[in-house]
Amino acid sequence: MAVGLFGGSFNPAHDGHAHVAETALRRLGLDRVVWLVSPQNPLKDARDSAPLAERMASARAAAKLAADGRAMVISDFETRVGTQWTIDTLRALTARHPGVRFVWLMGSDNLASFHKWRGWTDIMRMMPMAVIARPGSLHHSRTAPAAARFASARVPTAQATLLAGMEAPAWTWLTAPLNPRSSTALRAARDAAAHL
Ligand SMILES: Nc1ncnc2c1ncn2[C@@H]1O[C@H](COP(=O)(O)OP(=O)(O)OP(=O)(O)O)[C@@H](O)[C@H]1O
Ligand SMILES: O=C(O)c1ccc[n+]([C@@H]2O[C@H](COP(=O)([O-])O)[C@@H](O)[C@H]2O)c1
Repeated sequence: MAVGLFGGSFNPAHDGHAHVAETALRRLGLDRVVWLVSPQNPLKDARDSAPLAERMASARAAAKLAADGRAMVISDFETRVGTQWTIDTLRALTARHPGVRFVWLMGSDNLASFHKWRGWTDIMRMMPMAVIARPGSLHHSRTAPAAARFASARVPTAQATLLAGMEAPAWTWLTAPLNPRSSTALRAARDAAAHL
């Protein structure tokens, strides 16, 4: 079984997330995409975060926007096992599910700052990764330290269906079509509406 791991704050979730999950499911030939709703992104300000239950509900609603909603699983795994750093989460998941072929999924904005994540080179060596293009971050992600450091492990997009079966490090780009949605913009619109 091949499973995409899609970590996020989902504060709130939106159709951009459904786009990422659906694109990865289809282009990588995955059986499931697990939306790992983060207790708290360690690099973000906790004061901006809605409660986990609210973000889980939001992720459930957004996952229904994906064409194959039945392949989407919304999970509070990190809260249940008490992990916050992705490296710890992936160690816990791979230890519990040795037979599953996992792929880490993220938008290209996160590739641009991936070298700031705890144990990022170990994450690259732990499981294959797919980066889904996001407007506003295309240049920065292509020139990112992580892209340069693992340039030789890059798999051509045309071979994306093979990625889940590959030994890490292995990563690929999933490009087009772009989805411009962001949680920051949705929170700003909601706050503006509240002050009308
Ligand atoms: N429109 C999008 N296109 C591609 N990737 C996206 C898009 N929106 C979110 N992502 C990716 O989804 C994952 C979870 O993102 P997150 O929940 O932080 O949403 P966000 O819109 O980036 O939130 P915020 O604006 O609060 O930072 C990240 O890997 C992010 O790169
Ligand atoms: O482990 C880290 O150092 C780390 C740093 C920043 C983000 N992450 C993870 O990246 C995923 C996307 O985060 P976000 O806030 O951009 O949705 C989510 O699973 C976070 O826990 C992880």
